[in-house]
Amino acid sequence: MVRDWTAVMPVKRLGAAKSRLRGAVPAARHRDLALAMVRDTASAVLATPAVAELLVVTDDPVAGAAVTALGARVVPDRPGAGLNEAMRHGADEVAGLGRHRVVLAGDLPALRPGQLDAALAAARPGRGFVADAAGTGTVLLAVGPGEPLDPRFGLGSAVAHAASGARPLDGDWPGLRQDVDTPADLVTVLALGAGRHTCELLRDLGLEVACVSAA
Ligand SMILES: Nc1nc2c(ncn2[C@@H]2O[C@H](COP(=O)(O)OP(=O)(O)OP(=O)(O)O)[C@@H](O)[C@H]2O)c(=O)[nH]1
Ligand SMILES: C=C(OP(=O)(O)O)C(=O)O
Repeated sequence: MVRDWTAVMPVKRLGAAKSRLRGAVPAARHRDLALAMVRDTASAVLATPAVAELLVVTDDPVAGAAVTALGARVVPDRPGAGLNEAMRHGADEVAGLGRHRVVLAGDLPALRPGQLDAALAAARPGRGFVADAAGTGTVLLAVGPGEPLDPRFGLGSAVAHAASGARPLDGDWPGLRQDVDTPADLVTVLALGAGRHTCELLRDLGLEVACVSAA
């Protein structure tokens, strides 16, 4: 297996992150939950055989320190103009390496390395995306070396990415597709199984959840 992908993951400041998820856990643990999901997503990405490097775009010092400890590199959230700009910035930062690049959300606590590896294999050649479990959003956008990322994340992004010429990637990747935006998404993750950090936090709150290892 050749490690010829660079992954880019944007992470919002934890205090502002996951606003639609508020109420799923007690308010005092909301940040911890957002951070646990970031850690689990980063761990799974770093354990993916095809991934050579993970770049995290964030201004959050706690999230930055956590992913650095896992082996990721951190750059500031520039130009500070939202998700797509943060993704573009991260992708531009690593463009010179000449590798394939993938940007993905930091709220995928059920992500398994094998699923990401399979999606990356399906993504080449060219520009492709993986729709979220609902089919309307996007969890991942991948491009070949030198290709513009042209990210169109946001409401209805699956249609927007397809309309921009990106190829929808088909595959049975439930952990990859399951982003956690709402309390209902978190309930789905209880059944799918979460990575260690999210799992420990949810168990600490008395919830029954399967724990899956990142490897
Ligand atoms: N660096 C950076 N990351 C962002 C920004 N907006 C969203 N993200 C990240 O992008 C990924 C997907 O974003 P969303 O699902 O919309 O997350 P969110 O904005 O925290 O959630 P809501 O507040 O519920 O909209 C998550 O990893 C977020 O942390 C941003 O402006 N800058
Ligand atoms: C950013 C997206 O959506 P959400 O905020 O719902 O994860 C998206 O799916 O492009």
